Amino acid sequence: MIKINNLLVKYKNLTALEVRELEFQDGIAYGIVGENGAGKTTMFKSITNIITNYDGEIYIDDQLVKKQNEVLASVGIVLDGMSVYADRTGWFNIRYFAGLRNCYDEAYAIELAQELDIYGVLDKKVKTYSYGMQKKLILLIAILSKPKYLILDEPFRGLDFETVKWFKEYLLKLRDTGTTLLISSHVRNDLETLCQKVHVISRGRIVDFLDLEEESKAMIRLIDTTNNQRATQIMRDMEFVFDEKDGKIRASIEQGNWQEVRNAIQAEGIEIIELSKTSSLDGRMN
Ligand SMILES: Nc1ncnc2c1ncn2[C@@H]1O[C@H](COP(=O)(O)OP(=O)(O)OP(=O)(O)O)[C@@H](O)[C@H]1O
Repeated sequence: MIKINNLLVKYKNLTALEVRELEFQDGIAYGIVGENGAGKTTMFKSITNIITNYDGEIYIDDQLVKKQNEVLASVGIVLDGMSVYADRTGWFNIRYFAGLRNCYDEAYAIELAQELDIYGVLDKKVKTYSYGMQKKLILLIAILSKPKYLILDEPFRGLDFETVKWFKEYLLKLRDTGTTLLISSHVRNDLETLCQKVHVISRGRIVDFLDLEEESKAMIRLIDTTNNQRATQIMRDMEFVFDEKDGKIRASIEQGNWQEVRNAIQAEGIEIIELSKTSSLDGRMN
């Protein structure tokens, strides 16, 4: 578990982050959202000792990060704009950073490089890589150690569609096998796909907490069909609660039950012309 107590991070006179109490439980994927400059990166840097001149305490697995920094061997981090040795090859960087963590596994590095489609360039100097290729290399280095905690600051920015897809699936696998994920993103879909819980930061303070997992169990849907009168009758017969808004049906139907409702509606030749979910992330993304 990662635990933050009375954290205060300042850059000269600017209070960048002030968090009284915050915990990240093991095996959960957390989203961190907030406007530009809210303090997300500052929080990630503090957790990983990139910033150390702060007040307060940060514990990882009950170890005080500032004092027992060896606990950071269990943390992988990818910050947007992070760099590696540009004058050296991809392979040099992989071996160097994995060596620092004592986790070099060549077969796994090759497997990941092939999945990320950068295997062919690993013998070239990093300065010849595109932005996306450099980011993939940094990702590879972060996940090579199979960290217990993986911290990702805007991980998908600058990656192509196929890589984002692969990476999201990979993260879901990690999540399901117990890795704790902390992901900052400005893209709502990224958070909804990956995260179970979301902390909202604004001007350096945690201002909200959303439990997306709980919410998806009681997802509010806006539905419009070619025959709303009959569709609502079907839903009433199935004992679902609904009301009507702007001529559309608004119902709370769990993901697991939605297929059944859809089938019953479509079985009568009624078409669903609009279906949208409303989420508490609405209006909170920047
Ligand atoms: N090295 C620095 N020196 C001075 N001020 C800084 C420094 N790094 C960040 N800040 C300031 O601290 C505040 C928090 O910045 P931070 O990078 O943590 O925000 P963020 O939420 O990650 O933003 P973004 O979404 O733009 O990445 C901002 O006001 C920023 O200008």
